[in-house]
Amino acid sequence: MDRIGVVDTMFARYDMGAEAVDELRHCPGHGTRFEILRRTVPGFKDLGVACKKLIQEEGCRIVVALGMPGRAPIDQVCAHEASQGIMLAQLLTNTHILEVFVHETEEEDPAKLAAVCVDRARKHARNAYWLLYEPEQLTRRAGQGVRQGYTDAGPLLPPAD
Ligand SMILES: Cc1nc2c(=O)[nH]c(=O)nc-2n(C[C@H](O)[C@H](O)[C@H](O)CO)c1C
Repeated sequence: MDRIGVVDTMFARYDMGAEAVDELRHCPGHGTRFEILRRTVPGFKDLGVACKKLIQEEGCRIVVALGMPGRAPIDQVCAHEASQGIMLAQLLTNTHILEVFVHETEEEDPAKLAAVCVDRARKHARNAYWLLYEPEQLTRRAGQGVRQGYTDAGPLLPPAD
């Protein structure tokens, strides 16, 4: 059975890992075609190695990595470092790791930020499933201004008749 990884952090102020797991549970083939492995680490700079371990030691075919950069300038610097680590883990393992970061500075209202967390986590969990099993779902959306966390921006031009 294939394995899809979900890694999240204690630092985040919303349980994005649970949202990603629940979304994957509702994808066709959960429990028969694929199973979900979930890990939680202290913060987003620990995501890279956790994802690489899931891929190389547990055989995950794709991983969703969820984190939250805090408000302080140092948090934004660390977010860049964390992203570099995740990109390196992808290249070293030749395996997709979808980075799902929700920055605390994206919304002032906690309820609105929580909604961004849910939307972005679920949409990227679905993207991970599609990348593995239904890649045509992404191709058909190419250039359509698809967004996670907020409503789609849509294409620049209206569709040609
Ligand atoms: C400054 C800082 N900011 C964040 C953050 O905004 N979000 C986050 O998830 N983690 C942060 N951390 C902690 C690191 O990611 C990591 O957990 C520790 O350095 C231990 O490896 C640190 C150290």
